[in-house]
Formats: sequence, C-alpha cells, structure tokens
Amino acid sequence: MKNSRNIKKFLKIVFEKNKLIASIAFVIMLVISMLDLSIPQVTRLILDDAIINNKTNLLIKLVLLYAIISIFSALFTVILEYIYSKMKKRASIKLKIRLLKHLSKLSGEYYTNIKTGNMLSIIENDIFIVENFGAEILFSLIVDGLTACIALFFLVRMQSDLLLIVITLQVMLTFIQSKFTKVIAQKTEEVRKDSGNISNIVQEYVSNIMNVIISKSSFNFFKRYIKQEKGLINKCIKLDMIISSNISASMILSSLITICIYGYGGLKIIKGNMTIGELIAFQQYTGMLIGPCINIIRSNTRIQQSLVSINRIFSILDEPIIINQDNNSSIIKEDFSGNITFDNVVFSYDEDRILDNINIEFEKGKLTALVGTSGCGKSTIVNLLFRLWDIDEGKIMIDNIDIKDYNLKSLRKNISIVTQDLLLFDDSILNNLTIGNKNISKKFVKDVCNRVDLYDFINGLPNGFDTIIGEKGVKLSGGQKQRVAIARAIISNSSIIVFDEATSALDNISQKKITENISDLLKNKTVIVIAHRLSTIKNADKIYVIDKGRVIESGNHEELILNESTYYSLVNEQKQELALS
Ligand SMILES: Nc1ncnc2c1ncn2[C@@H]1O[C@H](COP(=O)(O)OP(=O)(O)OP(=O)(O)O)[C@@H](O)[C@H]1O
Repeated sequence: MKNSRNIKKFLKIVFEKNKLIASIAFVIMLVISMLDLSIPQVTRLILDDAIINNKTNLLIKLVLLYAIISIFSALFTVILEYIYSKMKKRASIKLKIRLLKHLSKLSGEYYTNIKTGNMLSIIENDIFIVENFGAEILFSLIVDGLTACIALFFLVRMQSDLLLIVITLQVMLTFIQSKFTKVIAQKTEEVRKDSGNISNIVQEYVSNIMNVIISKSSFNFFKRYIKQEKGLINKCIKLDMIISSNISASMILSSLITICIYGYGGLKIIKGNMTIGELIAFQQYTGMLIGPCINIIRSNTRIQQSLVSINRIFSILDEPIIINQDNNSSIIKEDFSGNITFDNVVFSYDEDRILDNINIEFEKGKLTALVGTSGCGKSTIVNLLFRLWDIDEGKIMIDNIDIKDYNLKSLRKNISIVTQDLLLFDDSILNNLTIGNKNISKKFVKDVCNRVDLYDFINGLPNGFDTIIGEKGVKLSGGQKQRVAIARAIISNSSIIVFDEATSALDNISQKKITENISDLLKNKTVIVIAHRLSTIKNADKIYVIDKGRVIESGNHEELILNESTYYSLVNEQKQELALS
C-alpha cells in the first residue's frame, strides 16, 4: 500500500511537465522494438530465399534492408538515450530541491533527531538510484512485454515442439531469477543502511576535523569507522556473490536453450522438417523472447532496489510540517514594532517540562536580559520565539498578535539571532555579512564593521571584503567570527535582535567597546541578551532571572542587587571567581 502510493507520487514528479517528451520516448521505443522484430524475418528470407535459390538481386536488396533497419534502430536508440537522460536529470534535480526545501520547513524536534549522514545519503545516493527508475523502466516493461508476445507468436507459428522445450527452460530461468531477486533486494537494503551509518561517522569526523585533532579522538573515530566498514565489506561481498551467481545461473540456462535449438533444430533440418533460415530466425526470436523476459525480471530487482530509495526519499517528503508556515489568513509584516509578550508559556521538548508558566515581556527600544544557570531554559525561550518549536500552553505575542498568526517567513525575517555556533559560509566576508543581499549599501556595511571593530582587520586582508573566509570561517579567530555575527545581525536590520552568548569569545574591554558603539543602531529595536557574564548585562533595562524553567526574579541590576536574592548571589559568585583568577 505504502509502496504503491510512494511510486505513484514519485512518477507524478517524474512526468510533471515531461508528458510530451515521455510520449515521444514511448513511441520511439515501440519503433525500435518493431524494427528489431523484423530482423529475423529478413534473415530467414536471406537464407531460405535469396541464398538457397541463388537470387543475387534479392540478396543485395535484403542485405541493404537489414543494414537500414540496423542503422535506424541504432539511431533511435541514441535519441531515446538523450531523452531519458534529460528526463532523469530533470526529475532528480526536482526531487533534490523539494527535499532541501521541505527540510527547511520542519520543526526543531526533527532537526534534533536528524542524522546528517543519513540525510546526505538520501539526498545523494538514493536520488541517484531512483534516477534510473521512472519513464525508462516503465516503458521498457511495456515494450519488453510486447516484444516477448510478438516473438512468441512467431515462434508458435514456426516450431511449436521446439518452442515447448524452450519454454520449459524459460520457466526454470524465470523461477531462479525471481528467487534471486528477492534476496538481492533484501541484501541491498542492508548495505544501504550500513552505508548511511558510515556516512554519519565520516561526516562527523570531516566536519569537526580540527576538534577531532585537538580532542585526540581520531583513534575512537577509526575504531568505530573500521568496525562499520568491515561489516559493510562482508555484506557487499555477499551481495556481489549473489548477483554474480544469479548472472551465471541465467547464462547456463540460456546456453542450454541455444544447445537445444541447435541440437533438436539441427535434427529437424536433417530430417527435412525445418530450413536453415527458419532455424536462425527461430534462434533470433528465442533471443527476443528470453531477453525481454530476463529484462522484466531484472527490472523487478531494480524496482525493488529503487523502492527502498523511493520510500527513504518520501520518509522525508512526507514528514509533516508541524510548524504551520502560512495559513491563508496569516499576517505578513515587513516591520514589527517589536513588543514581545510570553503569556503563561508552558513547553516541554519531550516529557520533562522545560518552561513552566513563563511570563516575560521584551519591549521595543529596550534591552532585556535573560540570566540563569546552565540548562534553565534561556535558549529555549529564543527557539520558541523563532517558532522552531510551538509551545504547549499559553501564548507568545508580538505587537499583541499571536506569533502563530504571522506568516512564518515574515516572522523570522524580523528576528535576528546571534548565537555562539554561528553559521559561516565558505564565501567572501561581504557575502557572509550581508547573506548575499545585494541591496544593502556598502557604506552601511563598512560603518557597522567599524563599530564592531572589524573594519581594520577586513581592510588588511588580501582582497578586503571579497576575501574568502574558508569553510565555517576557518580563517577567522573566535572573536572575529563573533564580530561578523554581530555585524550580520545589525546589517539585517531586523526589529528584534537576540544575542545568545554572542560575546563569549570577546574580552571585557572589546565587548564593552562594541556594545557602546552599536547602542545607537539598536535604539529602536527589541534587544534580548542571554549572557553568563553578568557584567555584560549590567545596563539592561530589565533582567529576568530564570531557574528550572520559571522566572524567579525580575528588575534592573540595581533593583535585583537590592533584592539580595538569586541574581545577587550569582553576581557575587562571579565576582569571587574573577578575584580568584
Ligand atoms: N532539542 C532539544 N531536545 C530535547 N531537550 C533539549 C533540547 N534543547 C535543549 N534541551 C534541554 O532543555 C533544557 C534547557 O535548555 P536551554 O538550551 O534552553 O538552556 P540554557 O539556559 O540556554 O542553557 P545554557 O546557558 O547552557 O545555554 C536543557 O535541560 C536541555 O537539555
């Protein structure tokens, strides 16, 4: 049920906007098949009419006809290949884009459990495998079936007793092939799964190579990697042996069929019950019966293998979009005023409650800080504001409208989050600052860079703003990366900016200088700061102290110090730590 549903959906993608070209391919395939089916008739005429009766003119005509049929058949095959290749590539690009787009619409819960290697294996390997599935295989099945039927018709008319022997062997061949097919499909799936696991490990290693070296964990990686690879080698060898045994068994049975035709047919010629022309034509038609039958059975193996990949592809495409992107009535806002309210918000990732009746307000033009011990739920508040997850109870509102009522794209466009593990592209520093947005004036970019103390550094680079910063910004220091991230958020001009541990790699003096320099650019924005270093949020308009998912204190620095409660203790703890160091 699931299989046929997924195949239907897949074929819809393949044939979408390709109907005309697919029809042309089908007609060409039919023509090729008819041309091939006429060859044995021409052969028989050459042997039994032209040669036996010494008709030179007829021989020349028939040989020419043979040549023309062969040339046209070859020509049409090339055209067909071109059409299939075009259709295949179009379909696979379409699928890849759909997958990548769908991925960006899924929820934080999905991203938390995602295995990158598996995902890459689906996007690359599975789509490559299903490329050959689709029009080509479907049309081949139809045309092969038709060819086999026509060949059978001629064979019955020519020698029915010889055909009986051929068919008996053919049935045996079909039976053996179908048994192999099942085992091959099962083993292929196992190999595919193991390959996905290996991709995960390699991906983890390559994308963290520096950290792997620093943490001296490459031995651990190789132990896991080699164990998996050894297991995969054994499975691949087994699969290859099954496939080659299958081919050998078919070859033996095919030879047996040829032996029977020449042996039994030869006897019939000796007894005068068959002509040489008929024997050769019979043998050619037998090939046209067996070939397509084997193709159909092999297609079944390919279909089974493709089916595994199709199901894996649709396991992502069918993943429901829990975070509703844009219902028809959703509000699109270019610019928020930016007053945010968390009203009795309750949230859990799994079973454990992470936020327990949270009530917080972030006001436009004000800097609001969230503080608290590690794991108390500060980043979760930001994740919920950005709707990576939806809340369980309560309401989050911006400008008095529930964030679920906003068009998601519009909501996210208005929020910039600067995190510790920022995303840097292997691109120019300018594109990293503007995220490729060409409408931003260079003057503004330069001004912001100046403010975050980045301008002199960029100017000193060999290609200035056009310098490529390497994968994950490998050519930048931790502090420079954070400056880029802060600059990027300001350049994006969102009405809400969140700094989540955004200055952790900067020293106190740099941090203070940057904060002062950018303060006028943040004047009309809603600024949220999450910081462990409490000295950085001393000037915040309001500070919320979170503990175990609850707000336990709020106020400005002076008020909270006077309270002599949790915030006061945290500040003192940090002061003592600083004094000790
Ligand atoms: N994607 C997730 N799936 C399940 N649990 C999560 C997920 N992200 C965070 N948590 C859990 O939620 C709790 C709050 O995490 P959160 O990141 O909000 O804390 P935090 O206050 O920002 O911590 P820190 O100051 O260390 O960054 C933690 O117990 C954490 O283990």
